[in-house]
Amino acid sequence: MPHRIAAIQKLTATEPHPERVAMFAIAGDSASGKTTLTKGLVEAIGTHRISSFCTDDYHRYDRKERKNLPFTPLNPECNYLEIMEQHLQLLILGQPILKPKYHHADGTLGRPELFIPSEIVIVEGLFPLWSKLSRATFDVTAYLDPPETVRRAWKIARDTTKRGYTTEQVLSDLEQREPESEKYIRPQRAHADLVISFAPVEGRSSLSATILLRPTVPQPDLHDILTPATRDAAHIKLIRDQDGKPVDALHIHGHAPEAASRLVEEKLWEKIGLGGDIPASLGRISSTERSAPLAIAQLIILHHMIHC
Ligand SMILES: Nc1ncnc2c1ncn2[C@@H]1O[C@H](COP(=O)(O)OP(=O)(O)OP(=O)(O)O)[C@@H](O)[C@H]1O
Ligand SMILES: O=C(CO)[C@H](O)[C@H](O)COP(=O)(O)O
Repeated sequence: MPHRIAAIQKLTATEPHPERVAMFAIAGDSASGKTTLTKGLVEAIGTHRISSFCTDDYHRYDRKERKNLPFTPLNPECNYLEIMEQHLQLLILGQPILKPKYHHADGTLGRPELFIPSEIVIVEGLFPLWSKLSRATFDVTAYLDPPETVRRAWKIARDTTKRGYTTEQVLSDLEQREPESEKYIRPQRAHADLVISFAPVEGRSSLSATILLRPTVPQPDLHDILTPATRDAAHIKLIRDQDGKPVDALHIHGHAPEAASRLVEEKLWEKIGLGGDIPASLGRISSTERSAPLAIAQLIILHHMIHC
């Protein structure tokens, strides 16, 4: 047996292509904004450099089958997480995977899809930071953490227009999911290098963003960006994290004058060093809505992706 393993290792020892895959996780509960954030990044840099997929593809059961089961998609038992872990290990080595496929539009499982990693891979979904093994495959990790009121509103609007649910069904689903969200999804927050929360500040309807820049990875140096000229758009302060440890919190105002937010975006884009203009996809929520705090959060992530 050992000689067979050695023979296989010799036969499969090819140079990985691309040479090094930078792996990023974007975790969070349903409708916390993971796909919106990821889509803007992929479009900004292009699929030749960034590829992404969603861990919802590892659902074990389709929507119809789930109706008769005692758990929700937020339960590990409802997902092939061991296969997800195997795939993450292959991707980090630059190897292709044949990934399952889940269709949100109608809740069905589709044909498997070939996924060939590009130089940067984003894995977004409910479970990327689920286990020690899955976490070990990522260079940088983020957790999206909007307040429940915001997430519920986003989920109702999205699921009733794009996933075929009624408002009553979404509300009942949210209630059923709560214990599993607490047990399996929210603990992943503790394992993220960046914790991003889009939320309104008191008395304002626009959404601001707060990004915890945890010292678990080198964070971008922002001292030349957060100057008096950008004070109305963003500032940083030291706060206490959930575990009581001090952490830098970057606050990006949703109600800032456009010129000040734009300056932060331009300075970050320059620091990233890709040249050209800031891609129009950054900050895009829909074909008619743009959010400067979202664009700035995406630029912070992009800085990690290009410089990790
Ligand atoms: N930063 C944002 N600002 C305003 N609205 C947002 C933002 N991010 C997402 N949304 C809204 O929330 C909805 C849900 O977001 P999205 O589909 O990205 O969540 P998700 O975390 O990928 O969800 P799921 O895990 O259920 O697929 C979107 O349709 C969009 O309208
Ligand atoms: O928690 C979710 C993450 O997107 C979804 O609700 C889950 O993937 C099941 O999908 P759907 O009911 O939309 O088909």
